[in-house]
This record gives sequence, structure tokens and C-alpha cells, in this order.
Amino acid sequence: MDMLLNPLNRRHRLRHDIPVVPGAFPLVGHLPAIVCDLPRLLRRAESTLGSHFWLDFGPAGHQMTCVDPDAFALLRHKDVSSALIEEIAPELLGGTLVAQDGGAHRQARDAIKAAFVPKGLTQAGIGDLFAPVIWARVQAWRDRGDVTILRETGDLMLKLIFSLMGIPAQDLPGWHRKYRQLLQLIVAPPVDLPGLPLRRGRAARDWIDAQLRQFVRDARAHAARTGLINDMVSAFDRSDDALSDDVLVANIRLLLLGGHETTASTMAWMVIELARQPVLWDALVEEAQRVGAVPTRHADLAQCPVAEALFRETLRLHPAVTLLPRRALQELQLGQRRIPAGTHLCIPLLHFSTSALLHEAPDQFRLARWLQRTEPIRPVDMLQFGTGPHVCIGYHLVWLEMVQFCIALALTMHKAGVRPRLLSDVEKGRRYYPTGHPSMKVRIGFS
Ligand code: HEM
Repeated sequence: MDMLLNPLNRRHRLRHDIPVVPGAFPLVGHLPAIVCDLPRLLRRAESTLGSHFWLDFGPAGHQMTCVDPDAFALLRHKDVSSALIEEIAPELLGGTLVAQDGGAHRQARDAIKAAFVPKGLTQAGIGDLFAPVIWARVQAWRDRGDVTILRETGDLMLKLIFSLMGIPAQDLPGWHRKYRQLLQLIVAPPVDLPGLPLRRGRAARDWIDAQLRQFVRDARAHAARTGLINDMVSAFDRSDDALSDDVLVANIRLLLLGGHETTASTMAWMVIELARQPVLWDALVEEAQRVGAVPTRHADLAQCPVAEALFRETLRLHPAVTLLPRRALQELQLGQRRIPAGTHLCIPLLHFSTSALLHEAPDQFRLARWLQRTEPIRPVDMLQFGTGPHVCIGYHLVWLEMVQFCIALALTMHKAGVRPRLLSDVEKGRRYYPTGHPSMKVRIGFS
């Protein structure tokens, strides 16, 4: 099938001397092709137009996209701003640290990050908190015999992230509903009428924020209590310029959002790869039997190199965050080009993640690339998490939960004498934007 591009728009145009990819539709630009066929769109643009080109993100405007790996370094450039993220998704990400620069960003990030490093996660007992929830879920899959994988991993991740926040289990169904309505803000047309996604999404956000505000008050009232929200509240209250509760609440909401879709997609892809490549499953089962139990502390993860390699290689081939938007604050040199101040930029993580310039046989799923390496992980090896001041806060948490999940899955299914099997076409219905994920319809059997 050819790409979802407008056949009536074939004209070659330049903006600031850089070619615009032909094929944009009115209003939605290249979004249909970006959502459904991003790797091919990027490859085709590179082969016909070179390393620099404009993509049209419809309502979010044009972004100058550069597929030269030098563009990755823009994420660390002092004259490149993240504020464009707030302009693209004001309802969801406005006021959160992912859309801030400089001092404001540092202050909010500093108050959160300690809870997410290995020491913070171990002290808070997050591995012990997650293990039983993961066990229960994979045992339910074994009993059911087949599952719609992305729905299941989405559900599991929501449970894990809520338990991380300390949201009581009996409140989960209500949160679930509101959270789904909140996600409608990503695609809501800008029409604020009763019953429409924008109105419902905003109402859900206000409900969630009111609950989070109550958590913050409770945390202050019981300062001796431990837990992620308590740690964050005390860190915020300790910071030099006390940050407002609005900032705190928006950032707790960001953690709920940042930690859900991305991880659910990665986990679903991991099960899909295990189902379609029996040798991976056999290697994982061997490792799981050797360790015999789900690890709960970061220090134990080194015992599970196969599970770790599975997590890294799955994410390399199926990055959940495919593109990052930025704005140039000053004129920049990027490869052979001068980029004017004010240019909207798109950093295509997906392209670098599977680039032949960075990886040998980039389209092949090879655990050996991780198992046989002797040097430490470099920023470019984990580029799926970004780099520089905004590098993902959840990296160590994801690593822990992915390894826990792999080991629990292998032990449970192997004991029952079954293995994962792919029951659907994986190529159909996969999506690349706003986050990358497999089709909602992919089914996995355990037999
Ligand atoms: C596979 C899972 C994940 C992937 C691929 C991922 C990817 C990313 C990427 C690429 C960024 C950089 C954004 C930018 O530079 O604009 C980011 C930032 C962030 N992530 Fe993740 N993420 C994942 C899981 C998580 C989890 C589990 C959490 C927390 C519970 C989390 C919280 C955050 C936060 C708070 C930021 C903003 C950091 C900042 O702006 O300083 N992420 N993530």
C-alpha cells in the first residue's frame, strides 16, 4: 500500500531554503502518514530530499526535521527550548517540567528525580510493591489462554503507576475512567461544547487535579509517611523558592501520563517479539529458571541480562516516543545548514533508533548486541529516553518493571507448559504518533 499522502500536492516547495515534503493534506498536513507510516515517510523524505526537510503536523504547524544523527545533540543544546511542547499540548502538558527550560525546569525536576533513581526506588520498596501485581496479571493471562495484548499491558501499567502514587486499590475504577477521558485531550478538536472530547477531557483533568491536591494535603498532614507523593511533596517544600501546589499537581499528573502509554507499548512489543521468535522465549525461560524469582531491587537486575537485553532491543526497534519537538532560540548550525532562530524542530528518535549509522543490521532483533557488549551504556544506546536536561526520569523504573515482567511471565508460562504465540497480523494497525504502539487488536495466545 502506498503512503497516506495527498496525491494532489506534488509541488516541491522550500521554506527557509529547506524542502517541504510533498503530499500534505489541508488541515491535517502529513499527520496521516506520520501516524501510520512514519519510518517509510522519513526514509522516503531522506532519499528524495536529503537530511533536512519540513514535515507538516497539521494544527501543530511545520517542524524542520533532520535525520542526520547530529540532530540528537540538539537535545543538549543550550539554545534549544522545550516550550513548543506546551504550545502543541497545552491542556495536557501546560505547566509541567517537560515543557520548561532553564531554572524553572531544574527546580521542578530536582524535586522529583531523587525518587526515581535506583536508590530512591529501592528505599521506597517499589520492586516489592510491583512484583505481586505483575504476578497476578500474568497468572490471569495463563488462566485465560489468550489476551488482547496492548489492552492488557495498558491496564497493568495503570495499576502499577497508581500503586506507585499510593492510590488506594478500591478507587482504581474511578481513576481508570477519568484517566481515559483525560487522554482524549491528546486528540480533542478545539471545540468546547458539552459531551465533546475537549469538555470531557478538561473535566477529567480537573477531577484528577482535585484528587492529587488532596493527596498533597494528606502528605503534608502526615509528613512522617513514606511513599512517592510524600517524598515529592517534602522535596518541593524544601526547595529554595517554594514551588506552588499547581506546579506540583501538574507534575504528578505528568508522571501518570509519562509512565503509562510508553511502558504499556514497550511491554506489549516485548510479548509480541517473544511470541514470534521462539529462540528469544527459550533464552528467557532459561534465565528465569536460573534466577528462580522475580528481582525486586536494582542491585539484582544484573542477574537478568537476557531480560535486560530484551527490554533494550525491543525499545530500540519499537521506540514508544518517536519524535521530539523543540524550538531554536538562536540561529543554529545543523549539519551543513544554518537554521534561523525561532525554527520549530523535530528530532526523529525513531529514525536514529533504527539507523545503520548507529547500529549494525539495524532492522534485525539481536539480543547479542547487548549481551556481548563490554562497554557501559552510552546516551546514544538509550536514545529512546531522550538525552540532556530532559532525559526520561522513569528510565530506571522502566528497566526494573520490564525485567520483573519478563521473569514473571517466563516462570508462570513455563511452569504451566505453555509459551506465547502470535494470533494476529502485527504489521496491520501499528501506530507511530503521538506515541508508537502496536495495534490495539493484536492477540497473543498462551498454549
Ligand atoms: C518505555 C518507557 C518510556 C519511554 C520510552 C520514555 C521516553 C521519554 C522521553 C523520550 C523523554 C524526553 C522528553 C523530551 O526530551 O522532551 C521522557 C521524559 C520524561 N519521562 Fe519518560 N519514558 C518512559 C517511561 C517513563 C516513566 C515510567 C515515567 C515515570 C513514571 C516517565 C516520566 C518522564 C518524565 C517526568 C519526563 C520529563 C523529564 C523532563 O522533562 O525533565 N517516563 N521520557
